Amino acid sequence: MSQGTVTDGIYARGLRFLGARWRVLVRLGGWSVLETGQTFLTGYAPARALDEGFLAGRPGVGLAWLGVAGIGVLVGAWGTVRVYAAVAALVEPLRDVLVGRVVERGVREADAGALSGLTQQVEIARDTFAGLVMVSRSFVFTAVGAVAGLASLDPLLLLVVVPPLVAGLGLFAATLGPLARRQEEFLVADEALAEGLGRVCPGLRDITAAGAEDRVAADTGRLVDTEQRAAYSLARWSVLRVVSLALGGQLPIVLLLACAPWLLARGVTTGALVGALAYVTQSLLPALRNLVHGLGTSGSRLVVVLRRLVREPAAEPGAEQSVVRTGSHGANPLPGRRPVAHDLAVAAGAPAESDARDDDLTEARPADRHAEPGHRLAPHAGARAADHECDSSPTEAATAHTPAREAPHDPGTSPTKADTPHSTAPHTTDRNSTRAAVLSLASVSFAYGPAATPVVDRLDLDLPPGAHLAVVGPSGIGKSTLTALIAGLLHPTGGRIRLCGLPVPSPDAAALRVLIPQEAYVHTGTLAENLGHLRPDPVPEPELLAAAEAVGLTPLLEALGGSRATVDPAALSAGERQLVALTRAYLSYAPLVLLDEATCHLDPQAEERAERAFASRPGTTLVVVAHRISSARRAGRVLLMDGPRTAYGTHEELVRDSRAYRELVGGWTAVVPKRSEPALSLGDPDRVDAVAGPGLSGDRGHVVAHGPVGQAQASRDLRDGGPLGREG
Ligand SMILES: Nc1ncnc2c1ncn2[C@@H]1O[C@H](COP(=O)(O)OP(=O)(O)OP(=O)(O)O)[C@@H](O)[C@H]1O
Repeated sequence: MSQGTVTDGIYARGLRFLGARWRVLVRLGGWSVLETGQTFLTGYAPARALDEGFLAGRPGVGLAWLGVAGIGVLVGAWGTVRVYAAVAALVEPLRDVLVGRVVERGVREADAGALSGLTQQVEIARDTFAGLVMVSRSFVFTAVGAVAGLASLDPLLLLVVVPPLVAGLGLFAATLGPLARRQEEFLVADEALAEGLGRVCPGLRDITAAGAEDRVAADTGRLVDTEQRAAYSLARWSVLRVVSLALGGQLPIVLLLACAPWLLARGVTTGALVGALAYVTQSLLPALRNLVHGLGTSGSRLVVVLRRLVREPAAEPGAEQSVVRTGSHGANPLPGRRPVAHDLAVAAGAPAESDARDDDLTEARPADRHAEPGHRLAPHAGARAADHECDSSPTEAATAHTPAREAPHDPGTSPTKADTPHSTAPHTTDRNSTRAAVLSLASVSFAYGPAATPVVDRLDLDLPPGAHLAVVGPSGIGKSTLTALIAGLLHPTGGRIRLCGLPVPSPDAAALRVLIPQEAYVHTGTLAENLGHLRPDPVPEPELLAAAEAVGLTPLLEALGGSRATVDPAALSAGERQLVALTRAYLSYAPLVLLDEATCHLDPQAEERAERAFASRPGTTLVVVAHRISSARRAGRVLLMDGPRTAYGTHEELVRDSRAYRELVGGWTAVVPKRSEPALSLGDPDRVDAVAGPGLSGDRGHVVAHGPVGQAQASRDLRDGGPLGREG
């Protein structure tokens, strides 16, 4: 059902509603006559007081007419009281009808959130309707009273007052439709922004933890821009409303004054002139002002609210795009909408907590919860198996993974793509792989602006389940950009990315990966809360301890006093924060783990331990932006990003075949005596680290560490210029 059809339906129902209450309307009209009867006296009594009283030398008569005007005010006040009662008799039934519909819908859909939100909308509709009745009724009766008064004083006065009044009303009527549309656009944009902020604010932790700030800021910025455009458009049309008010209410005053000599010359008395001015300034102008402001704003708001209240949920799915402000951020007044936490979790890369509540995951969750540490089911195992291609049952996951050291060539060893000086599109597919790729990039390009040089240019990449990829390259070449693309935080400008067969970016794909950026995020709270942040279910203590042990967090955990100890993020060193973030990612259910220099503050041993933990994590495909040669050597595959010299292969293959890679590892050609020597001649990691070049530096100042606390001390000492030596 289109929006226009719904609106037409509202008008038709509105007329039926009023038709059924014609007696109330007649009563309302009667009391309105009494209320606005004083309008007639507003001008007529002063005119007579002047002409027949004060100017005729009979002040008693003048005072008597003024007394009549005073009585008119009292009678009018009584009429106003009765008018309110009649308006209530009209408005309350509307409220009852709407409440009935809302309760019926709330019960039918068993949605308490929707019920409370819609009940609030009913109150808005009731108040707005009452205001509209008052304003429009008041204008009609005031205008009739004033025109009748002008005619009785002198018909010539009508010639001066009525034409601009009609012109102003005409202009106002012409702007009513467009204004209502703009008003509605503004309301919808305002509510969308409110809902967006309501969704973002409670999830700031998640957003920061997942490094999704830029994307969330961009999305929110779009909402702000939309509201700003709607506000400007509304403001432009509102100017016409002011013009119509000036035309219909203020121009008659000017004309009466300017035409005074002409009117007096044609027999209009001084009193009649004063009476005419009283009609315009005391009655017509205020009534017109109320009409213009009241009908222009409240009318469109009423239509918007009514449309939402009367629509059939299933009949108008498109209406779900229109959000309703409920006053409580996060409430979900519209049936059929996902709870707001869902989008947030997705934006943050968390395993979509609300998916579990919304979808069919409730069946799978107990299995997840009771899984043994080290044998965790991958996310959505079973429950979402049909949704994506990641077959991540524990058995498959275990066999899929091949730790790099034990089996340097992962399943599906790729052919080396050595330096490709004439191609910017290396094919990095594991052609020997017989299994479906977990991660697949097909001709992916990305540039930060329409005229900017692409940071990623037609890149192909297929990773089988359990693969461990190191991404290396000079600083600023695009490694973080690539991980952001894979994480779905950036949209490719060309090509396509799929994760477990799901398109990236997409909410479902976002639930299958976790990205740990360089700056690890730790929030105030217990260590357990920090570690379980990406888990939709409580993490059992044994699993938590096993994860801490695997990643290398145990010393910090013990130093803090266990998982229930409160963490002060500012008191942790950068390396300790990284260990917390890594353990958090380890505990998540994401089958794809992206570490973007997430271990840069760890010493080589701690880094190795953490990376091996992820490499051994069942069902895990690991992508590491490496900043040490040792990290690249551990990975089964290496992607060298270097613009036109981008290459892909094992570490050994790249060392053998890629000049750019050798340059990157720092003066490699000078170190390796013969090309035919096996790659193991690289020797121990420290030796290579010592000669590592930019982008693969193993020498970033974090050189002393025996666990996180020691590393923290070393980092501080280094910052303070302390005399720390290098230890193996
Ligand atoms: N938001 C952005 N807007 C415009 N350009 C950007 C933006 N982010 C990154 N860039 C540019 O894109 C290029 C790639 O940056 P990226 O951070 O991906 O490189 P990197 O290889 O991860 O670098 P590093 O190793 O120093 O972290 C750089 O030239 C950088 O200046």
